Amino acid sequence: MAAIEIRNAVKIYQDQQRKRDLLALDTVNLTVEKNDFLCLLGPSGCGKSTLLNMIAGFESVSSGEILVDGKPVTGPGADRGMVFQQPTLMPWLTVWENIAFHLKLRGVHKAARREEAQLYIDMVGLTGFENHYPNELSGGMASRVGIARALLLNPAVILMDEPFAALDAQTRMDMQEELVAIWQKHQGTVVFVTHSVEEALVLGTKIAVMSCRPGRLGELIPLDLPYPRDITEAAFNDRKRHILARFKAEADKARKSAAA
Ligand SMILES: Nc1ncnc2c1ncn2[C@@H]1O[C@H](COP(=O)(O)OP(=O)(O)OP(=O)(O)O)[C@@H](O)[C@H]1O
Repeated sequence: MAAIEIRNAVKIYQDQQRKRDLLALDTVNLTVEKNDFLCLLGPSGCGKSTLLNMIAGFESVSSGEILVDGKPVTGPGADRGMVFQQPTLMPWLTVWENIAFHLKLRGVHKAARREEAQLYIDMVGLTGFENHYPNELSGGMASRVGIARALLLNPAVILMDEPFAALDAQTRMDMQEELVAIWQKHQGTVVFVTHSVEEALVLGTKIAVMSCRPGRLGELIPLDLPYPRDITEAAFNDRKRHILARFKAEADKARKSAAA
């Protein structure tokens, strides 16, 4: 059974300001297989976050349906973990307490929470920072806390909305490499939103290129390059040329429709 199935999903927002409906996603069909690392790539405003939020259950579909592990999505659930661009950590809690916060909500005792958190702290490379507070962390470290917090719930599906967009170039590359290593170790299905062609190529087993608004899904491109990916390799650059051409066509359309 597929991890995620999106069938004829349409999203219409009510644009309160302009008193009209806005068709954000138009008849999206997509199957994400178990253990896929799918990158959703598309120009700004094409509906990537909307699609991710619908899978997460934060947004409803206007029509169509989304199934996760064969069950229709009716709201958020522990089978789906979300990682945002800003990890929104609780400033009064330490790294380990932030990571294990959901366990506290479930009534798990402190010693057990601490032990469980350590597994994920080690996995994301935060060993030694367990008792730091969020204001003592760099952007990359805060991002790791967000990832560890999502992994701790052991969700079947991890949804990531541009989690590295605010990081500097070197930290971003380090985080990409670590994320692939974590995913390979941890297993599970990842849907990762980005508007960086290179990021999608470094990370994904598949790339879905979205068209400009109303968002539609174009080609689903499988990537069979071995990890860790070498961005200077000829095969990498062949794929990059192909995806850039598709992406640029969509971004040009998006700019024209925004200017119209
Ligand atoms: N709550 C909302 N109400 C009304 N319109 C919305 C709402 N959320 C998003 N939109 C509109 O839906 C479209 C898709 O937005 P979305 O944020 O999903 O795009 P995106 O591809 O993730 O963009 P970006 O890459 O810039 O984050 C945009 O035109 C946006 O203005």
